Amino acid sequence: MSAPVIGVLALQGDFREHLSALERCGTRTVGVRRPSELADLDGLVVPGGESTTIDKLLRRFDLMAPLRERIASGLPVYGSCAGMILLADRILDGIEGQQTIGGLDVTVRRNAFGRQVDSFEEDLHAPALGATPSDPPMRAVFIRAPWVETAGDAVEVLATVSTGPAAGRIVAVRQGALMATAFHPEISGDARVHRAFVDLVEAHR
Ligand SMILES: NC(=O)CC[C@H](N)C(=O)O
Repeated sequence: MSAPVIGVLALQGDFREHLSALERCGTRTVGVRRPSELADLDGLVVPGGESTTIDKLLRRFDLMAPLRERIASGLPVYGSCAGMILLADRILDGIEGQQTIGGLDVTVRRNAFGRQVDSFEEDLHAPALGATPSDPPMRAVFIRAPWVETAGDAVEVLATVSTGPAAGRIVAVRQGALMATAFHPEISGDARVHRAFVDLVEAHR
């Protein structure tokens, strides 16, 4: 079978880094800005950036409704940081009127780690993301990151914060064909999260 085609929502945020990370995994990639560009995708990445801005642009470019339809019919989607917020069914600390694409049965808190810590790094063990205790831990970069405050029964927790005041907080999840991380693997250069997503895409083709 030919390599899967994975789109990256390219309205705002660090979509270029995701395109490069996916190309390094051997997939074909497309920057998605129009509804017609959703048609031939085997998977989609919603990048980090600003969830409030991406929400507005999704609605302005008539992408919100078609995206919800594709997700409902099983399109694999990976959301990182703002992308995690956009995949959540419910958000806390959103702005007035903020909408999400939804699909993941989670409540996500925006900017959850507090104002003092805009950005930090942490080593995670996440066997489902290819970081087992015998592998090198996964270096996770958090930038004004959300966390998953509560998750429904169908949601599999892939990683939690292990130390500090946020210890135990959920920062990576999967439910069916949807997966999300509060951190940015496209920045740390660790290919394991993108590989796990490509595997998920392959499993749904
Ligand atoms: N790095 C990020 O994607 C930050 C997310 C941002 N705080 C938001 O609410 O969208």
